[in-house]
Amino acid sequence: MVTDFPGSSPSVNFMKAPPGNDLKEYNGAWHVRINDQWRLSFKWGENGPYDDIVVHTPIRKAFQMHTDTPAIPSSTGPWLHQLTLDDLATHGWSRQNHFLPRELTLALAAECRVLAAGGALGFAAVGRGTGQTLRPEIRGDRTLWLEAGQSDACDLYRRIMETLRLALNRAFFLGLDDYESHFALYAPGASYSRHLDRFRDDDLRIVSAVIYLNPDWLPGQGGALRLHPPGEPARDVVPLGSRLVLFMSAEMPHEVLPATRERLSLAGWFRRRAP
Ligand SMILES: O=C(O)CCC(=O)C(=O)O
Ligand SMILES: [Fe+2]
Repeated sequence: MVTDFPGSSPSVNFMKAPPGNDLKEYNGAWHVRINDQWRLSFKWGENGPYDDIVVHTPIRKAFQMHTDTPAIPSSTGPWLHQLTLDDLATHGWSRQNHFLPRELTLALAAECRVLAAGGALGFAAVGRGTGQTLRPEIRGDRTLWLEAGQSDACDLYRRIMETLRLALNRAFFLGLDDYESHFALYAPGASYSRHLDRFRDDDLRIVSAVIYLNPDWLPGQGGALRLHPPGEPARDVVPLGSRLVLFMSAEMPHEVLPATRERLSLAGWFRRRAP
């Protein structure tokens, strides 16, 4: 596993491996080799890469994880606690801290930031089909759907979510058939108004899963996920890095409150098979 992430700030060190990345620091910026033709140049601060980021595609190589064979999580390991499943069954939602290893959270956050800086994330629309519109006052995040093979970090995340899918099916016979997910970046002040994750014309989404990629979030910085469990008081969940929140997509109204700083997450949905 990666061990070179001292302290609470993300470190650029994970990009040292594999050696082909050829990570170098000069002229006040970091540089990695992407292939024979292109390099990626960026600055690195407390929260990861920033500023003057020149992204030449493909950027996949920059995000290869620091392991030859990323750990394959065991569904009986620390990845999912029985308590998390019990809470989901009893309350319709659950929260688990440290769901992702810290180094994976940092790698995913760095990837999300670089992709955003390169313009790969787009404003998310509200509505369905031809009725889709951009309404930043309702939904202000920028997103990018994940694809298989995008990076080692994303692939490991997808494998972890696959173990979660199997665990949910084993526990609740939900018939969950696949998982779709996207990076989401909320700029300071951006929010997502109260909504359900299930659409009137598409009831395939069964369980929503959000994982936060903000290693050092403080409650005073806002950005909570506010859940509105029916018949109960609202519950705020701070978007702290590596934390998993699960809830039943059709039954849990929720909203994202504005934050004073950038807020990163991976939002996803376990879906049943289309009839
Ligand atoms: O980021 C969150 O906390 C929730 C995001 C959300 O509700 C969504 O993308 O549908
Ligand atoms: Fe949602």
